[in-house]
Amino acid sequence: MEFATFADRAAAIEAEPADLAIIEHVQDLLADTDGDAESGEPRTIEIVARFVQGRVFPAWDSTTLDIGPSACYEAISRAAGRNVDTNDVEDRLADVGEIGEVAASYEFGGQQGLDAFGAGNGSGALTVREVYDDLVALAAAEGEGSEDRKIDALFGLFNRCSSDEARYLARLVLSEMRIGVGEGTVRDAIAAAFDIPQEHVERALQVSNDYGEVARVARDEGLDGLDAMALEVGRPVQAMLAQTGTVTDALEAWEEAAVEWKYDGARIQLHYDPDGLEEGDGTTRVFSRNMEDVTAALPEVVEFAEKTLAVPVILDGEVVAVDDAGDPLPFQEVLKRFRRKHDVAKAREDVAVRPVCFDCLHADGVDLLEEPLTTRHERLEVVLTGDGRPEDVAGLSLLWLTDDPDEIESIDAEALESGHEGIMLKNPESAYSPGRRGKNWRKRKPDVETLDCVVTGAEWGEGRRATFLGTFELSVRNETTGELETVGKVATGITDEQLAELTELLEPHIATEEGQEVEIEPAVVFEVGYEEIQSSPTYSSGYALRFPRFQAVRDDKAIEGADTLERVERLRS
Ligand SMILES: Nc1ncnc2c1ncn2[C@@H]1O[C@H](COP(=O)(O)OP(=O)(O)OP(=O)(O)O)[C@@H](O)[C@H]1O
Repeated sequence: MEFATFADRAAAIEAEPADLAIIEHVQDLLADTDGDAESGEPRTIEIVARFVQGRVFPAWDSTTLDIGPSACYEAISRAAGRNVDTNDVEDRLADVGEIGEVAASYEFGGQQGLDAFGAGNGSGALTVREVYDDLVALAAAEGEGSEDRKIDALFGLFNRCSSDEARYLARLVLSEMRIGVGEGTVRDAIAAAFDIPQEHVERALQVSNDYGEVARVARDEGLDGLDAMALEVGRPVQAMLAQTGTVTDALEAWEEAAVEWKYDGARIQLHYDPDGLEEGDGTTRVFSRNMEDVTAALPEVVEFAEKTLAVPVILDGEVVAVDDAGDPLPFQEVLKRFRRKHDVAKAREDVAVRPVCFDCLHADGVDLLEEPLTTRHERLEVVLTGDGRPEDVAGLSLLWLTDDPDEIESIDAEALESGHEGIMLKNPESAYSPGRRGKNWRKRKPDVETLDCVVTGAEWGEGRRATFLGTFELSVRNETTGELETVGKVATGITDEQLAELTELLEPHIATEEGQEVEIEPAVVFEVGYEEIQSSPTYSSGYALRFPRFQAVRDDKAIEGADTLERVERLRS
């Protein structure tokens, strides 16, 4: 296919406001590569399916052209002739605001001095394949003088472009295609062009992460070919994402919830094959949530994989920074390690990381995306532990199945106490949906409101906390009666250090003691967050705070400044 044809089609798509008509245009574009006489890899349809989305490489491939705007402006100015310099390109860009328009405003062609490396050597009409091949070569240029060679190659391409071709070449190079074609458009166009039910195209896209390959397989091998596409160990899959949600909603939606700790680190996808991966050397690749290859930055994850795993797998998880005792450090610490390219060994001495895996997408030749979460988690346990007990295994995120809000509350409290971010709630029956932010994974909604409550009671702790007060009873003011009414108890969100301080603060106000329980004279106000307010016969206010968390002591507030029952009622509605 000539690049001019592609540019014409792109212009028609850009001029089209209606989504359905855009899909039809893309459908025709893909169908018109049918019977393409050109040979070579990748096939033209693959290149076209990517170019139309403004991509040169498939989504799973972290290769980039590594061409900045100024290099592109220089290539354009050189191809535009002796009287044009980059200032002129930048001035026009400031006027029109879009590089495609600027590139299309010049006359190209006939410039001399083309380098041996670049499209300048071609003759006749520029083809889609030539553009692709040159961009691939350009992406591979590295080392001394590579920037100049990239500019030369790009100059060679622009020099062969008509105005319309230049418009889309410039946008392609700077990843600014913006003709209204999104991933859904290409998915629907593939389905329509080759008469394949959309969900089969969708599945093939999920496993391959490659619109080009899916378009080619749909055209050349049809439905059976698409259905046979599978995950490839070494090629990243898009990560499944979470929505915010409450425990109450989760338990209403599902019979039981799968509860996991929410680790405060960076998402990783771990690919491992003991016999070596096809792409590149070695057994292990680690990808970020954006499918960047971060293997070199995280040697601990590679060591973990090589020590623990025995069969080919794709695992989903989080990498967490840890201190010498293995306890989690804040998220900022992991960032010091995550994309680091230099001095990794030194950085590792400063901040250690460890992986925690919570999902298994593929194990030993079997794709698990469509299996329920509980099955995937069982496979995860087996690949990580062999026959060991899950509790003993480093790198495995535990999963609790429960329909009991109190149990969830104690898992949440334990997660926070262990230094993690909180909990994730997942639908135990749900499949793994790459790239989706659906309701099947929910992160507990952050507290939106806080209440200032009077502390009216407490319990002495147990074990190493026996000398501290914990589990504080909270009350609000009933303005009509002048009484304090209980609304809940808070034991979560308090560090050991704070427990000591709170004990010191409250001990002088202890009115009565019975066993571990103490009654406290109203004197201290706590600010607490909560997930929601429910009606409850347990407390005298008639309401209970669900998942209360300690935020702070409001030592600036007297009892009269604490919140009222009326406010609780208002917040509930
Ligand atoms: N057990 C777990 N299951 C799933 N994700 C977890 C788990 N523990 C930690 N995470 C992390 O939590 C993230 C989802 O939470 P959150 O939505 O807050 O992430 P984010 O990247 O900050 O924001 P967003 O996904 O909304 O852009 C996951 O992408 C993952 O990195």
